[in-house]
Amino acid sequence: MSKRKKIVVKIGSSLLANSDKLTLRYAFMNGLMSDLAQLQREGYDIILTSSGSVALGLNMVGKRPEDAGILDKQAAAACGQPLLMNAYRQVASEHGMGVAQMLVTVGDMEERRRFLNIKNTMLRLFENDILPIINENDSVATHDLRVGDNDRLSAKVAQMVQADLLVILTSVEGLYDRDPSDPDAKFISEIEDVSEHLESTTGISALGSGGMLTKMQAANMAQNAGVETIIAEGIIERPLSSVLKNERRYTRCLVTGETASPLKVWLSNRLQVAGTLVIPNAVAAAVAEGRCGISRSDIFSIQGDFTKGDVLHVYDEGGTEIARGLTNFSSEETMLMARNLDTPVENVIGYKTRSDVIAVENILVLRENHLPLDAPEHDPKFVTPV
Ligand SMILES: Nc1ncnc2c1ncn2[C@@H]1O[C@H](COP(=O)(O)OP(=O)(O)O)[C@@H](O)[C@H]1O
Ligand SMILES: N[C@@H](CCC(=O)OP(=O)(O)O)C(=O)O
Repeated sequence: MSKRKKIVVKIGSSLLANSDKLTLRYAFMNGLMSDLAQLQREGYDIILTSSGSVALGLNMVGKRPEDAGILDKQAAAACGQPLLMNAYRQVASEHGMGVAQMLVTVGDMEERRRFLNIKNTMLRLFENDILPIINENDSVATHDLRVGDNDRLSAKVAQMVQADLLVILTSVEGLYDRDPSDPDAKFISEIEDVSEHLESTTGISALGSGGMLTKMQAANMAQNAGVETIIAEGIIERPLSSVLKNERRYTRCLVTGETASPLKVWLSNRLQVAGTLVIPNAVAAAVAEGRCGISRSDIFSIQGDFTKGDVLHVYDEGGTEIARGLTNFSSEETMLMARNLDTPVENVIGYKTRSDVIAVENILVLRENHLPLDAPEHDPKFVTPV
């Protein structure tokens, strides 16, 4: 793999579109492309995760940001994405740089083969000094299958290419201890544990979708992948190199702890839940220490329709997510096996196989600094098996 430094840069909607007219902020795009082209010449491989398709497409569907519903936004994204890419292509070519578009959904990032394919495409683009510009494919992604914000999407991209740095450029200088519209808000220049800052991150700009909350979640995902995150203001002159050269203030989210293997990082940063298992606290403690996998007799309840090879989220009885792992069985098979503990597995499911539902080597124990998903809701289809 190339020794060039890899940087993933995320650009928020408010940097690319005027909030009143919903038209392109050409000066920002020009400053950005000039800076990236120079950094590319200096030896950086850069990936851009760019928002802006919805904001730039709203005029075409006759809507304002505050009254657009999800279908309006999906239609606006379909209109705005070609406008956005056309602008990037023209401006980048003025600075001698080629660009490529990659539109992805959460399913693309979380299905292992598609994930690896996206990564290989990006690495091939780097070989030709082409700037990959990524956005979520908003007009095809359904509510359940959306990342929903480009902050977390950019963290997934950073994890995918094992980036050296993730830089999130936005409308404020970085994280404050409360909404920066409060005159007493204090700037925070360095963070280790993002969970300490979740309470202070409500409020979004007129065009933004996730606010600081999804930036904190993204920083946490990047931390788990061993990637440092910088949150900085998207200024017009040298928006990225001024950060890399430490010329202005920003918020730095440090990497703490050891980085897991790429497969385990991929497991830890999933947003899509195929299914969940709830296990007794005693077993959960053993799983958390890496002492065992999960067998059919360990299951309190099963939720979701999953198939062999899907990633399951494992909760203890108190609703704390303790681990994730690849299941050896479908939800129907797991249910049958758990309901018929006295019958050999092969007689229950009709073929001979190992009986671990999740093998110990396919389990990722979630570290304390991981931001968990919410506890699963009760699913009437799959209840306690015994
Ligand atoms: N604690 C905080 N620190 C910094 N910004 C905050 C905080 N809480 C809320 N915000 C708001 O988050 C906004 C940035 O998020 P967002 O609007 O989603 O931007 P983007 O479009 O760049 O993703 C800022 O406009 C800011 O007002
Ligand atoms: N995919 C959407 C962007 C969603 C999003 O994360 O927006 P933002 O919070 O402005 O970065 C778009 O292109 O408009």
